[in-house]
Amino acid sequence: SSASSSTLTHGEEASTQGDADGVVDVNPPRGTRDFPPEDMRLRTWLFDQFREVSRLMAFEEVDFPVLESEALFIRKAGEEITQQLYNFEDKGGRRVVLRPEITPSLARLVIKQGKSVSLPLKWFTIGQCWRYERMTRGRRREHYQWNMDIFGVPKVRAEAELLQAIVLLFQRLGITSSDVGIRVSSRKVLQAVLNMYSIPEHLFTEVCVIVDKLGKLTREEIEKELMSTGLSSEAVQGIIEVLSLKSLSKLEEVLGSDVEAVADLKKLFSFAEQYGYADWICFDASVVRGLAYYTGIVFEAFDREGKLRAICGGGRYDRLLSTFGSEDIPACGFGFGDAVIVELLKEKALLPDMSRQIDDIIFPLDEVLEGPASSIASSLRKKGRAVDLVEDKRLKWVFKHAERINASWLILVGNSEWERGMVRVKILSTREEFEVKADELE
Ligand SMILES: Nc1ccc(Br)nc1
Repeated sequence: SSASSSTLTHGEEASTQGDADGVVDVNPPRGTRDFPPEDMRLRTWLFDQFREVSRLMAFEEVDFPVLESEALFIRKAGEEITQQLYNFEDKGGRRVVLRPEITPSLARLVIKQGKSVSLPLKWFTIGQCWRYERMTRGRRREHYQWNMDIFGVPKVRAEAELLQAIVLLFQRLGITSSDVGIRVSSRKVLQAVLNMYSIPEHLFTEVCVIVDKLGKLTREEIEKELMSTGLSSEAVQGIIEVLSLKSLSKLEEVLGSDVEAVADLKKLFSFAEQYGYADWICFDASVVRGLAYYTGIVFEAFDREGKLRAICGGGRYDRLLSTFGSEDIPACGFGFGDAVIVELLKEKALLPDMSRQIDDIIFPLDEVLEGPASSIASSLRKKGRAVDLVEDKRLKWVFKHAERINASWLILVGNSEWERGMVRVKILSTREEFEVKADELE
């Protein structure tokens, strides 16, 4: 645990300024992770899947600073995300944050690009996001999120595209609709209910943030929080009753067919049939998501065994830009974290083989052959082969190393062979061994 400082490996003295007893804490800051090679190979594999799905969906990659102005995240709806800002004042007296999410940065760039971007635009990014949470809960303070966002498409086509991206990703990882489902609803359901009880518009966002805790808080706690906003007991019961609906036809009975929420959802579920991912999604009125700025369809993916937190989530946010003082542009998107998905892959024994893979190991058998070994390594690398040049090791170690990194060839440069311009090549998979002219290796 990072609470206790660990001694350096191999008993070496701490090389940097250590604490009182001279030992530096070699753990990363609380709530953060290192990615040693094997973990980094898994992360790179996952991010490559994110990138490949983004390519298939014809999205363009964008990127932003992890550091953003605090002003981008000051919202009054009491969301957890804005109450855990990793915020500070920089040396210039500016209020800044390590971003807790990516959507506001996307919105900022769209505003900055102004008329120079043609709509619709479809952008994706994979970026680290932060939260400062009291470590009492021992949760992580950083994770990486894949974000896919579409600006300029007011109809549910955008949500249908985003849902296909999510399903494609799961399918690429070997996850099926028996493992994972995607709950879909719309904030317009809640909007319709608040209208039924003539609840003032300004309470909408606050009520959304409260009912997002359905499933995390008890019904009584939710009722108490809703009452504290001034809602009548009748309105509270009405909200909870409608948000417990899991059938679109029941919702239509309660709200009527002419309500926008019903029309949007019926259209989306019809699209789902055409895309071929209908068995992945289900209507669940309790889905509101915890971000204040959602205005329409919202969705979240969950593991059907119910062991994990939401795998990803997103929704429509048609009025975010005007909160930054700009003209609104209809938008929707999702965030997909790098942690829960890996827990799910472990649960389903779907983690890919992450062992190293190198093409060749080159080993000069004598110090005087280090030069020739260099030119062989160089010419193979120029031909695109991954080459590990090894020296100052016993041959026994070299064979073990070749196995460890799954090398295809072991190329031994020895004096007697080199005098004839030859090297010895051992094919590690078949144990066959050949003498090969050094300049014919490839
Ligand atoms: N928003 C956010 C940031 C960092 C982590 Br870990 N989880 C959620």
